[in-house]
Amino acid sequence: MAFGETETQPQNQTPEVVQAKKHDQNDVDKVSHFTPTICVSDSALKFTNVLYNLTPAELYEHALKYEKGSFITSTGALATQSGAKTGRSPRDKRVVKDATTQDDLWWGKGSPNIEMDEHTFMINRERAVDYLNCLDKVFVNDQFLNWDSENKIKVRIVSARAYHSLFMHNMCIRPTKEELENFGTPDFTIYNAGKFPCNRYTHYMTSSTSVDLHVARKEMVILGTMYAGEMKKGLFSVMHYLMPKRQILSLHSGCNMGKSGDVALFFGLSGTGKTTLSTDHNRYLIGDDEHCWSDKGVSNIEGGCYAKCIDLSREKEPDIWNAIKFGAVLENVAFDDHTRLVNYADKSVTENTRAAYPIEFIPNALIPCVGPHPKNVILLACDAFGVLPPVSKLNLAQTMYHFISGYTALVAGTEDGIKEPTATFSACFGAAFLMLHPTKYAAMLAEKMQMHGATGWLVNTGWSGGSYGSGSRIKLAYTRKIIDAIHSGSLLKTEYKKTKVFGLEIPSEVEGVPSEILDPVNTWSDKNAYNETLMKLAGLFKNNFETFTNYQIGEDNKLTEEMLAAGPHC
Ligand SMILES: Nc1ncnc2c1ncn2[C@@H]1O[C@H](COP(=O)(O)OP(=O)(O)O)[C@@H](O)[C@H]1O
Ligand SMILES: C=C(OP(=O)(O)O)C(=O)O
Ligand SMILES: [Ca+2]
Ligand SMILES: [Mn+2]
Repeated sequence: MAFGETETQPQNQTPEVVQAKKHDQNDVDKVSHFTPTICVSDSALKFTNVLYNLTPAELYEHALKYEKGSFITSTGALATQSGAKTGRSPRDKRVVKDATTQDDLWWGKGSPNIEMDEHTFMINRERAVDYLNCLDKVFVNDQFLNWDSENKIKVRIVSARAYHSLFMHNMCIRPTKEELENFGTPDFTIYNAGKFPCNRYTHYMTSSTSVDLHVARKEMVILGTMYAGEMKKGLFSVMHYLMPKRQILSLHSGCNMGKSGDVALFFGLSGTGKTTLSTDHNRYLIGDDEHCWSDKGVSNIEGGCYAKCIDLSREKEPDIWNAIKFGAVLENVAFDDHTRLVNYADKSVTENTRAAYPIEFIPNALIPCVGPHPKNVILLACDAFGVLPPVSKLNLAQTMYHFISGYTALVAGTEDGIKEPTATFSACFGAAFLMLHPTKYAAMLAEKMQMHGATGWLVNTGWSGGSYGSGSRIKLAYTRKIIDAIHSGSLLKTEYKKTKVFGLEIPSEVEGVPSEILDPVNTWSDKNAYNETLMKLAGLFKNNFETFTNYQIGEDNKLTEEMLAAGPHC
């Protein structure tokens, strides 16, 4: 049977999969296959060679043999190129608006869900499926999402490249042999046509890239991009729909647990430190990026981590460094032709170089990746304006205000000299992946934090001593000390003072961190510039929050009022 047949069979019926045979030198490409049957689209009649849940070793062989730009690095990782796209394409993401989604989903201003109709989805779907069926072989991964065994989601990923299959092997939860034999019908399927573009004459298409989600069909189609993160984050969007329906909160956060069972969540936009700070030698890693918070506690959605590797150093991030070994996928990095030593400082392909590795490559990963209810909720912002304190303690209303704001400010192009930092506000620290209105997730978070007595913190992993250009990024070692003091509870015991404008509670001391940096005003030589920058940022926060002032958070009007008052005053 070919892929993507629907009319003659129930949706998502499991194809007949013939398991891998014993190794035969002349038969490496034919380890498993689907049995062809009559179907509707004549192009789908073609017999396709399906490479089903191959192992890393087999995927390495396919990548090295057939995929240009694939190499083994000196530490054994598979270095590969994602092509023209080296990051996600949020403006090319579409969601089918139909009876299932029109009332439920977040549409309109600020929403990542750009609508598309069913017919257009089917055109793109057929385009992807036809392309995949025309290939000599396709890769199929059957895997799981969510370590919470009662809320596990079965996913199937159909892709054109060994790189994509290995990436998902690492990023999703890997089934055991028995689980695979009894896999049954997937709950969700991705058809990833990779480099094959959408047709620009198709309605709604604005470029050659299209990432299309159909909730009712439980399908996603990817055309015109080989950036692998698109699959990982596409499934995250799906979880942001499915989990809240079960009263489970989905979170764009890292998560780890101390030896005494204290769990911390790390929220933050890309590049703010979720992966770096959740990977902590003194604590158990639950996950670096996507979690669920249910009545039972937290669970990782994924089976692997996806670390940024720009300027990666063995000294500062030994666990991530050591995870980049045989089995890990290294995207878009540069390396020496002969020694195959990776140069992590090289940005020639992109600044967004990445490593994807199974979570058990981190020595203190907690398997299964589940933990009790969080004790600390840490909001990470990389403030390139340099005015937010390195750490502040938040009350519940402030936590909600900053969670909904989802602020960070990174510097756009670090190579071309000094540039203005640009503020980004992304609701729930991950608007790009939200399916429902941000206030739905915020209400769930407030309820859970209240019920379990979690403390909120705002940690600035960005600039100190001035904005980008005059100040410098807070040392990772200091941020780690701050995080240690949060985990240990010592930061609850120190004295606090309230800042002007943002009304943030800042501690007078943190062990291992110079006290003068705790109030950013001390670190700026030009106090007028500090005040101006502070007011400017406060204005940006107020402006952004206007969209949310008409919404209530949960049943409690009191919290909504407190939250509206919890922002900056200027
Ligand atoms: N003070 C700091 N705190 C956290 N990360 C820092 C700090 N200074 C520099 N960094 C760097 O910033 C990047 C954070 O990226 P990452 O942890 O991958 O973010 P995320 O997982 O949130 O996308 C890493 O490359 C890290 O080395
Ligand atoms: C993979 C991604 O996540 P992050 O940068 O948060 O690690 C992404 O946003 O594409
Ligand atoms: Ca990350
Ligand atoms: Mn992330």
